Amino acid sequence: MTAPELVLTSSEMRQADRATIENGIPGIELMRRAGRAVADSAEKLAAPGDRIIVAAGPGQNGGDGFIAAALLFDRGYQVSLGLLGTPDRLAGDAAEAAKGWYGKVERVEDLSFHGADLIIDALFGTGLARDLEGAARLAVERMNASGRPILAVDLPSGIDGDSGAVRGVAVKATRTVTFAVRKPCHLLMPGRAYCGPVEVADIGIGGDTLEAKGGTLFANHATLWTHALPRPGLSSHKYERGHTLVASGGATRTGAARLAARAALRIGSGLVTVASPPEALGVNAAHLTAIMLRGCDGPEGLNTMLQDQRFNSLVLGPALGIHAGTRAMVAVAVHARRSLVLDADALTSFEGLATELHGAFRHAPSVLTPHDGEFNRLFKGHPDLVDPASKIERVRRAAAYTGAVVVLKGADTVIAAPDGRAAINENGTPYLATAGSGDTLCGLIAGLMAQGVPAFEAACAGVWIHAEAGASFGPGLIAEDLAELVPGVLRDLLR
Ligand SMILES: NC(=O)C1=CN([C@@H]2O[C@H](COP(=O)(O)OP(=O)(O)OC[C@H]3O[C@@H](n4cnc5c(N)ncnc54)[C@H](OP(=O)(O)O)[C@@H]3O)[C@@H](O)[C@H]2O)[C@H](O)CC1
Ligand SMILES: [K+]
Repeated sequence: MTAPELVLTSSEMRQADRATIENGIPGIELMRRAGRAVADSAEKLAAPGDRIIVAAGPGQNGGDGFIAAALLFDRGYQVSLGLLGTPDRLAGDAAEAAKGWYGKVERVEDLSFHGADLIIDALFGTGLARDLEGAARLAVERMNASGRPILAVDLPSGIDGDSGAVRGVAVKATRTVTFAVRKPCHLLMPGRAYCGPVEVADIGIGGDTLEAKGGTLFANHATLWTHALPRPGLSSHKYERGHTLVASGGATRTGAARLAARAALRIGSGLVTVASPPEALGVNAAHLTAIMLRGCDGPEGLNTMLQDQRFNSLVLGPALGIHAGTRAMVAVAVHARRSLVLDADALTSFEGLATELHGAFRHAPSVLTPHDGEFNRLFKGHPDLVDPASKIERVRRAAAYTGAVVVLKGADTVIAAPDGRAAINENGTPYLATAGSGDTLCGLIAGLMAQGVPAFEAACAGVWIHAEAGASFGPGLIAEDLAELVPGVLRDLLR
């Protein structure tokens, strides 16, 4: 089976570099391999004899640029190189690499990018430390304005390696070649949109080293959770496949719960019941067939229902209303220690009251699925959770704080567990931004947990399957379609 794809932060990558060097591969050799990978990648974007301009920065990213420039010259390209800063500022491996470039070292300010068939952006990589200003900013602006293809070395200069944020201005790359593994900025927005296709070059940093220095952050692909997906055997009984309970809103707010319920059924929950306020029983009854229906009056009604241990997974939140009654239902669910997915109104009902959720979910598998607005409302007044620039850091901290797996939804949904594991999703589609889409996601996650899938794997699988279903439909997608597309996605996964 293919291993999950590790993603390493800048500091983890530095540690992996250092460990590799200590194990006997000199730093300059790593840089030569990196530079060769850049030259190989450049050849895919350039025709023989083309004019290639390398913009090199003052650190090791620039060093990679020097190596690539020398190799491409040897391979018959017309190569010019411009340096940001003066050659005497180059140090260590970058200074060594510069010695291998026998051409002129121009000032980056003096380069004219318009004449290039290809620009190689080797200004900054993982060492970017602050916003771009002055000559650095101007160089990036001129590269972008040239309209010429740009190959970014490691990452587009101006993008923060860990958060994917634009530090003032950033190179809009045609393609990016990175080393050993992808970094968070290759998956997180807006960084991802600046990279173009990302090529990962093997420069000889071992899998064990990467695992030892990273090991907790992943790209969210099937390799991360396919082992945990339920595969019913011939003798499986519906009662062994779990029973998901979805709480419905009042008479005019029932659709969200039914969307979640249908998704739970489609993902394989053996039984699904909608718990409906008495006044909404009629409207729910008119729309349900395979899904069961029970009257349930507020927190006390929920408490009574949960005396039945067969309800092993719950969805609370979609269209439930923002008020104390919803908070009380959450308290009942937490007390009952069932698998739990909280979304929408169940999260917003705790606006300004996040301290009530401190550690609340550590006793049972629980998943919170806020979008940015809900996340910020929920954790208002907790700058340690809301302020970090990196989305991964915010979600990890929220998971540690609450004891739940947290899914922060968006174009780059991040899923994090209280134990620090995190995954970045990248198969999303803008068509998923449609009414009821989030309700469907809750149902998928709860339906997986009903079948015994652990919370982190259920959340990661739910997010990926939801996105894959949406992408397979494309334009015109509405939430009702999503659950119906799940069987096709599952069929491919379980093949
Ligand atoms: N990952 C690997 O296995 C390998 C990676 N390599 C390459 O090395 C870079 C990282 O190199 P590093 O030297 O740590 O960092 P950078 O080259 O990205 O940048 C550091 C220099 O840039 C200056 N700096 C930082 N921010 C700014 C800014 N906003 N404006 C101007 N100058 C800036 C910084 O100067 P200071 O003043 O902050 O000290 C540094 O001079 C990695 O990305 C790979 O490309 C190796 O080749 C080996 C293998
Ligand atoms: K770069």
